[in-house]
Amino acid sequence: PVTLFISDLHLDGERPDITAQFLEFLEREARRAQALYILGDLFEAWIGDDDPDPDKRRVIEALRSLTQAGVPVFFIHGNRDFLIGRKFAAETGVKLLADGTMIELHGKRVLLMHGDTLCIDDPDYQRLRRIVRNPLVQFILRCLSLARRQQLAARMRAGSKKHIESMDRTKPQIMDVNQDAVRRTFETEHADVIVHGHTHRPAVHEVDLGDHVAQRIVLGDWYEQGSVLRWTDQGFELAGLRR
Ligand SMILES: O=C(CCCCNC(=O)Nc1ccc(S(=O)(=O)N2CCN(c3cc(Cl)cc(C(F)(F)F)c3)CC2)cc1)NO
Ligand SMILES: [Mn+2]
Repeated sequence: PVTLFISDLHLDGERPDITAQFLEFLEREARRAQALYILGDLFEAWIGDDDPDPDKRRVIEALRSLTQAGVPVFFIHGNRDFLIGRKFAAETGVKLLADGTMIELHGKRVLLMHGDTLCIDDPDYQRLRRIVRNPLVQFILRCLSLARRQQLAARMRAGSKKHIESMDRTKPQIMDVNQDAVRRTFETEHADVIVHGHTHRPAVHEVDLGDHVAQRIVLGDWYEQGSVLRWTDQGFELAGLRR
């Protein structure tokens, strides 16, 4: 039996081929899995569970069909789809997990995160995150009309594009995790493995903690092709999915 992990699909109406690839993944490989974990940024944008966007509706239908077929699906919020809420969970049967959820997998303590909280070298982003994760701010936003939220989303997406483009190209590491934050997380959580996405730099990193070596697995984005972490009792593999 295999447990599957994906993240950073950034599903968007502008890239229908990736949505098609994801729907096929749900129909085929995911149907045979023991569980599917989606570690954030499933969608490029999410302005409320009441969004009638037909692409989002199709994805919701496909997720519900998978959970109804008996495959448990878990979701951790990303920095894009952090407004996914109870209605989405009810409509899809997907279970929402907190960022930093520990699971036991084949005898290992595996910590699941989106990964943006490890990027502490980007103060602007951490400030934005504190604001939009504030329940009061989210409540106020939810009171706005859908049209108003769509307007805000367009502005925020433009803003974050500028933010990323303004990133000094000579300091790409700012868009990556901070190694001290990674070590501190391993130690405080006593994790054997951390699995996260967000940085779009798929890899398996050995992290030397002094008395033992831990592993940090970074999931790949789905911009060019799908990417999935497959974990069985024989071990794990991080693989690309052919188009
Ligand atoms: O990698 C890095 C940095 C990575 C880039 C970080 N940027 C990034 O994620 N941007 C971003 C994320 C989501 C969207 S959105 O379209 O889905 N949508 C916009 C409006 N949203 C909102 C919610 C709330 Cl509660 C409150 C407001 C308010 F009031 F502020 F307007 C707006 C809901 C979400 C648009 C852009 N660092 O390391
Ligand atoms: Mn992300």
